[in-house]
Amino acid sequence: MDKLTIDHIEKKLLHLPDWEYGDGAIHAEFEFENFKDCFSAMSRIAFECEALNHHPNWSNVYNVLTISLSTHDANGVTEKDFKLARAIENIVEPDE
Ligand SMILES: C[C@H](O)[C@H](O)[C@H]1CNC2=NC(N)=NC(=O)C2=N1
Repeated sequence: MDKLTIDHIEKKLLHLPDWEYGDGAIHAEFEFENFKDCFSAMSRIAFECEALNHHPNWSNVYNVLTISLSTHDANGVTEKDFKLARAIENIVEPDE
């Protein structure tokens, strides 16, 4: 899949206000009530990653989940990252 240009990425990010571009990836940080809610969201995201065969770089500290998405094969950001970012938004912020 083709790597997107920075202009294209910034345009697509207008629809994903929790996300920003930097260092060849898109990044977001989500805060939950507690560890249980955070880890529950991570489990749901993990199933989505398997379904899409696309996987995040992420870390968790108690109730905070930090996610970076890039496509290793393309050495940058592709449509696959946006597809996963939208799926993550639907899990984490279902009403928005
Ligand atoms: C073999 C398999 O399709 C690849 O390794 C997939 C798996 N998950 C992946 N995830 C991400 N973020 N980037 C990839 O290039 C990628 N490649």
